[in-house]
Amino acid sequence: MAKQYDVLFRLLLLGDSGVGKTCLLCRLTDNEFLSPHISTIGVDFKMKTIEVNGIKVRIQIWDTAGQERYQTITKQYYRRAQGIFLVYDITSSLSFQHIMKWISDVDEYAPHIVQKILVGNKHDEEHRRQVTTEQGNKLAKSYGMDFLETSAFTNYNINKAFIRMTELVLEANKEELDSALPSNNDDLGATETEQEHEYSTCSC
Ligand SMILES: Nc1nc2c(ncn2[C@@H]2O[C@H](COP(=O)(O)OP(=O)(O)OP(=O)(O)O)[C@@H](O)[C@H]2O)c(=O)[nH]1
Repeated sequence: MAKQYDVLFRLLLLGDSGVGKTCLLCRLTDNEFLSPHISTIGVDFKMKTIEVNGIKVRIQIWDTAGQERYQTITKQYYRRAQGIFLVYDITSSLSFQHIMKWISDVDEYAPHIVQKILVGNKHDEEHRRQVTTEQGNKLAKSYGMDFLETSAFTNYNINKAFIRMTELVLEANKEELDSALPSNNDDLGATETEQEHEYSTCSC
């Protein structure tokens, strides 16, 4: 079967329970917003293909459970990620304070080359805001990360966040990609068969 993409990247969504990781993912892949909070159990994932700089990138996005009791499972996924979104809720200063803990976990378990973006979700809830945009900017800057505020509810900045992450991952892996594209795309990412394999390994 002809390949529908040039390269496969694995991205991860991390952050406290309830910050909106699942909703960000559902908005990106299905353009849907889920109102009730149904906590993710372990790890779930969805796929999406986007084109950036003429390269068709298939992104496999892992949505992790924010709850403490799943941390042993979710940490096993860090090492295979090329990009990680650190998500907090702008209406929860606690979720923002916990970003530091998420960053230290990433530093411990993810590859050194992993790209990180700080995301302040629930931008539509301005009247309940506890974390200013300035605070988000400052924290991201201190860790050398990009920063975006998003809303899964209004679809604000969701595509932008994923496109930016894809650009960062492409840039970080430029040397490897330059040698493989465009002459031999089959060496990149997963084949269709391998893609099926990815589906079957993410069932926890
Ligand atoms: N107003 C508003 N509510 C949101 C937004 N994103 C998510 N929510 C709500 O926040 C709650 C939690 O969203 P989830 O996406 O389930 O949160 P999560 O981070 O995946 O939570 P865990 O799976 O427990 O880690 C739900 O009630 C959502 O409807 C947003 O952008 N704006």
